[in-house]
Amino acid sequence: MGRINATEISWSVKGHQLLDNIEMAAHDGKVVGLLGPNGSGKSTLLRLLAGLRRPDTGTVRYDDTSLRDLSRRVLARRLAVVEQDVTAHNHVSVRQVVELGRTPFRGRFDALTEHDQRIIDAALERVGITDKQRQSWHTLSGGEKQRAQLARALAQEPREILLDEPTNHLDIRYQLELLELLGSLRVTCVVALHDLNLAARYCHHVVVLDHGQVFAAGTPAAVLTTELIRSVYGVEVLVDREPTAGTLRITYLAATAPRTADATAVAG
Ligand SMILES: Nc1ncnc2c1ncn2[C@@H]1O[C@H](COP(=O)(O)OP(=O)(O)OP(=O)(O)O)[C@@H](O)[C@H]1O
Repeated sequence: MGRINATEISWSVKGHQLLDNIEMAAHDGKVVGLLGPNGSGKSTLLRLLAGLRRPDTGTVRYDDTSLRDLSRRVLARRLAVVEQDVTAHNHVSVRQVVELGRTPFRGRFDALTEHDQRIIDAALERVGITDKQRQSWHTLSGGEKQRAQLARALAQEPREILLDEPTNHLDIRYQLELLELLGSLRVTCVVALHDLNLAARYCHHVVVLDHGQVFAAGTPAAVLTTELIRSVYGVEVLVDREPTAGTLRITYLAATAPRTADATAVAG
């Protein structure tokens, strides 16, 4: 179970500051939810955490090592990334996509070992697509592709996983299963989510971004208040507890005001 630490992260493009002095941490196999309206900077922050962009200022650390000192291959042996846009894989089977998860552990021309195959079998099984593994990637539904991407991530046997809206194509059952799975993995997860009820129920900790800044961070119960949701999302809500399980419940009542975030959005 790894530890991700981001300190004083700022990033701008074409003179527009998209992330401003971000501080966040994820550790001990906990699920950290990255929340915030469209354009608030969630995907941008995930890309910086993944080392796909270099921050202008600040440092991302995995355990005690700065991302700058980790080669791509060494990072790929511990960090899995599940991106929002499902990657196009042409002329390959679902299993071959999941096999990609073993790439960081293999020499360029090495065949998959029995150990690799067992890990791939387990990953396919875990996301419920074993029966689809021989199918061509492009024939999968959106949700099946998303689950296959998660299987690829699991095949990496990561210590940390970054996921960008992993539930957006999933039906309700798979949304719940995916978040339950993340919580059970003993892998530190940072997951960008739009559904505040899923965040309330499954995240140990949430970080709310607004206009590229951390607006609030803490437990879902401490952060997801009517006041915060009104000021960040411009939505009037009722927050209470579901009577049987006692989980935090957010009922959306009405949009109150147009979001001002759009005014700061940067084209292109
Ligand atoms: N390379 C770039 N050039 C210009 N603007 C960018 C670039 N990357 C991101 N942006 C802008 O930065 C802002 C944050 O984008 P980002 O995708 O991180 O938001 P998000 O919180 O993930 O949004 P969503 O919920 O819609 O997925 C947006 O306004 C976006 O248009």
